[in-house]
Amino acid sequence: MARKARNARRVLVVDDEVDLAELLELTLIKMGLDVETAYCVADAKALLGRTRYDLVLTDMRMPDGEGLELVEFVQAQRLDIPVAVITAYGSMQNAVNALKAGAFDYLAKPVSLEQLRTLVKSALNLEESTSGAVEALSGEDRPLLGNSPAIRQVLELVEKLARSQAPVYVSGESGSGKERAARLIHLSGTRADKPFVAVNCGAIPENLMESEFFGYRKGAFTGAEQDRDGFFQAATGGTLFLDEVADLPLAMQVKLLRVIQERKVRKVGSTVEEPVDVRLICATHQNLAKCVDAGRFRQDLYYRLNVIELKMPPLREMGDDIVLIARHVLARLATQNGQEAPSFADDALTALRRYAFPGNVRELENMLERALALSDGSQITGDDLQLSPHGFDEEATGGADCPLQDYLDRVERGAIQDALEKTGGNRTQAAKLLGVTFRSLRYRMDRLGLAGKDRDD
Ligand SMILES: Nc1ncnc2c1ncn2[C@@H]1O[C@H](COP(=O)(O)OP(=O)(O)OP(=O)(O)O)[C@@H](O)[C@H]1O
Repeated sequence: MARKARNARRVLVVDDEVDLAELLELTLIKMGLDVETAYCVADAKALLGRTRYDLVLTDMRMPDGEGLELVEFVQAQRLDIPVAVITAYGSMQNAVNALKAGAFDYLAKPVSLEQLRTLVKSALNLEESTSGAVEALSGEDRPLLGNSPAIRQVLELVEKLARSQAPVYVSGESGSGKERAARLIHLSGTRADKPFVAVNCGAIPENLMESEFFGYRKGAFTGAEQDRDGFFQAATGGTLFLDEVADLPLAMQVKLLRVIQERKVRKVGSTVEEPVDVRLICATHQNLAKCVDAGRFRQDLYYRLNVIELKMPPLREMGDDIVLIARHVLARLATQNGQEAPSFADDALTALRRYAFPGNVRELENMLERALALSDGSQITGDDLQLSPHGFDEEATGGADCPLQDYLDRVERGAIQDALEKTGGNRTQAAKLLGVTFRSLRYRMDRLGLAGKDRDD
């Protein structure tokens, strides 16, 4: 076909407004791309069924339906083509809906040709940069360790998120790997070779916030001796990670909302706005929806930032990953100290599995650093871990955050893991040890997310 001969990438433009369709076509052709145009949803679907495209660019409102239908069609048919939608000015609702449905990105009317070119380049870059990227970042290099169903689910969503430009809200307890997840989305996507800028919103004094975020012009205030870029400029082309976003003061929330809507920032002391091309990922260990209810976080901003939520599981729900991560961290710490990694004594492994880890992986890391210092160098014992009794008792049994079922699950999980450890992973023998039938053990393992450990039964 013509596309193969010329080796050009092929874009499908879907728009019933002939003038806009032409403008898009011309811009794309100038970029060296092959372009086909459909003027309604039905024609677009027919073309998608016949030809392989590298990108679909669709208007939202068409005579016979919505551009959103095409986003859904491409998803349902698993066509694996990025779809970008063009929304009416001020219609953020449509943009958010499209992103939630799996659109790659959106452009607001009037379409800025500069933004169009950035979007197209980024979408066409997608194939090379993301296929299997999360898997490729394996072993030591993968920022999120673990094989449990909980972490597998996270990795699957990360892979999907890496293929879109949608804002992501990463939720989860303190120390559960929210920043690591944000980095992984960045590293697996089209922006990987551009900066990842992480900002702790709670650590910036309120009076400096605007200039830190947006930069300033020389003379904007006393001490502003030269122009300076802010976080948004520093993250150009890349990702801006706003950690502890719930700590942003309300006045700053309004400014951030404007930047998201307009995709432009203005430096303090400047009269001109500059376009920004930054993907936003934010996180907080607080419950952001509750902050909205309490009037501390603007609902409209929450809605823009929380287009897609990635929930990080607490370590206590990651089953055998606790031991896997512990071994990995211990090996790293030992290498840093220039020593051989000690092993874990049985009582240490049992304790690690039963502990609730309110501080998640960060707590595990701190605990192991201390244990390494206390240990005899060859083995880490349960005593070396110095686990707080609160991690087993009060937190495990009491309080609305940890209901009885969680506690019972943890005890059950610990007992099963111990039995499997003792029997070298043999489920038939482990069931005998536990005094339950094989079927009952299998059911319990499935329920607790411990499946996939069968070795020899
Ligand atoms: N799945 C994981 N595999 C390996 N290391 C992890 C994992 N999850 C978290 N960590 C480690 O735990 C520590 C805390 O991770 P991170 O800073 O991403 O957590 P966070 O949820 O952003 O914390 P906070 O809420 O305090 O900002 C880091 O040192 C990170 O290396």
